[in-house]
Amino acid sequence: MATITLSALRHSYEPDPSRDEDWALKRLDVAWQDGGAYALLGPSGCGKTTLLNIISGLVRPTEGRVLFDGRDVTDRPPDQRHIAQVFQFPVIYDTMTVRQNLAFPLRNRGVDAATIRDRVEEIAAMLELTDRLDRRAKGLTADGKQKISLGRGLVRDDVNVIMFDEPLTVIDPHLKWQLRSKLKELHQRVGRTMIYVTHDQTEALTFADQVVVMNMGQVVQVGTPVDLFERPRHTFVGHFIGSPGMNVLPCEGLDGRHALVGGHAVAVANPDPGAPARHMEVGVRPEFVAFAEPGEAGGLPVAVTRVRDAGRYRIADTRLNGTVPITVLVDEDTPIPAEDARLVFHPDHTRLYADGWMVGAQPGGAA
Ligand SMILES: Nc1ncnc2c1ncn2[C@@H]1O[C@H](COP(=O)(O)OP(=O)(O)OP(=O)(O)O)[C@@H](O)[C@H]1O
Repeated sequence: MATITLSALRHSYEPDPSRDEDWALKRLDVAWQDGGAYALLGPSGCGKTTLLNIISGLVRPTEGRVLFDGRDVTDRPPDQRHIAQVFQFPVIYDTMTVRQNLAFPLRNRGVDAATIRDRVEEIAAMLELTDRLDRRAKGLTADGKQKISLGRGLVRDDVNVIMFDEPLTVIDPHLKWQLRSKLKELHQRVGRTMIYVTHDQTEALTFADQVVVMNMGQVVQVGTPVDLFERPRHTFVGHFIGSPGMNVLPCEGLDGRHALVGGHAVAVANPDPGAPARHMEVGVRPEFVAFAEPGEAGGLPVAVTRVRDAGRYRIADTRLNGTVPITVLVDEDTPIPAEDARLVFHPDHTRLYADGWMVGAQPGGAA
């Protein structure tokens, strides 16, 4: 196990990067603690694989250093970094039994037969593979094969980090949640440093204690699932995490502690505009928007355009001034006004964003 530090990292696939967009990975500084569960989350092309390959040693960063427990491994090849990887497609030996597959990494390292037997049986029990140990791996379903890939990382005791690259891609949807919970449980049992790469927020938020959200080569926030939900540092995080995502509303200016949205004053938790910004917005999650009670003063007048049933709650789509969409989450028992609807925002969860960044937050920093 190891603490992984990425220091002043930047990477470009261009021979002579000069423009901002030449960098597949923009400047990154993070320290991942020994034994932590981390996720790299972001849309396709945001740089997740590039970052994973830099950690595993397949790609050498254009700038910066990779440190394992303070030791500089930037110039070390993958086989000297002691990393176990679980890819989208299970990497196993089909003709071997499950037992032989799990034993393989230990046999390669010259571990004695009794230790191999004990270790393989221990890991098989954790993965619920004991009853299949002497079957050929070929006959297993995709989730069984993926467990073998994972088990081959877990049997080794020289592994610094286990990295998962979209590991549930080929798993049947109804088995995904089972394997997802299994991974979380395994992390808690073995306490290894694990990094999980995905574009799926549910997978990232279920697995990780800390999620690194990336967009266009940049880390936009590092935080716990609660941080990302309650204090999105960038409008991208607000959009990308949550279902439906955060409302991002154009802001015309400030009036004391209030932001002006569609000509109406809205209380925000962070009214200081800081440095002058080209583009101001107000962000509020649908969970923190409500319809004003009939006698309640104020609120933004809206028209309700659609109501969708989402099980335990409903999602109401509304429009302010006929143009600005605002989504509201409404409990099953709360009435939705048919006319004269007005919206009130929870002031502690309504924030000002300047050029995409939450006012008062440093770009990319930990929450
Ligand atoms: N070998 C390469 N040569 C040139 N450009 C590359 C190479 N690999 C990736 N890129 C570019 O770097 C950027 C980041 O790609 P990367 O594969 O790291 O993203 P990703 O988030 O893993 O995407 P996906 O989820 O689709 O795999 C993209 O613009 C991509 O086109």
